[in-house]
Amino acid sequence: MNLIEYADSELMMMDLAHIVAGEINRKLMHSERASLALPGGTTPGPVMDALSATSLDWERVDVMLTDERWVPEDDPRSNARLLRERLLVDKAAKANFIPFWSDAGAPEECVPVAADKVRAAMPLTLVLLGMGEDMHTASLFPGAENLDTALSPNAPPLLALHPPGVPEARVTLTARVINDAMNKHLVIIGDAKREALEKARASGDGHVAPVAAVMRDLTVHWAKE
Ligand SMILES: O=C(O)[C@H](O)[C@@H](O)[C@H](O)[C@H](O)COP(=O)(O)O
Repeated sequence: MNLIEYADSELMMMDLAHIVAGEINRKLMHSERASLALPGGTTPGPVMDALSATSLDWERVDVMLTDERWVPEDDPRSNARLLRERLLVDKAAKANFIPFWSDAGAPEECVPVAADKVRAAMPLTLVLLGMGEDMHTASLFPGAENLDTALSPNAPPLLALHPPGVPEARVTLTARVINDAMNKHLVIIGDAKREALEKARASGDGHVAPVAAVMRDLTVHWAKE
């Protein structure tokens, strides 16, 4: 794991967003057919804003989420909504979005169709991850009923989970897909997440600290606040 600290008072969140967007842009531009996975939540918005304005041949870029909340795309909690509002605009509007959510049924019924599209996009060119203070990443949550499957080396590309204490069902890239990516980055903000990251690194056990399962060759971007 490579840790980059943006703790300097001059390097604020926007600088981190532009630096990470620049790194993503550099990795995507050198791939004939590129594929990118971005997280949901509150952290990646500024990175998406910066990335949406970068000049890339976006038509040859497959874009997906690292995980989705199983809610309609007009729901404020939808990660697809976040992506459509913050990334798939401006120059990046031409990207090929691979949605996970579908109104065709339960997540378990819909996952196989999206999983085939993820499989076709592998190995992903770059995965950008977020992390919770409970050391979850994507929707690989501690205590989730089929976390073992999601962490196993022969996991399917995509899996539905019902994590305890999470308001909706989730669909997530599995650890195998994330670790198969050519580039892995994590963006976290604040001291509490920095402590959680160090706790995960010390643990090394993905079943207790799921982010530990994807730490090999991971570049972490940490801003103090
Ligand atoms: O759907 C999600 O919520 C994300 O994909 C999830 O893995 C997120 O990255 C972390 O929960 C951190 O979220 P924040 O950036 O909001 O702290």
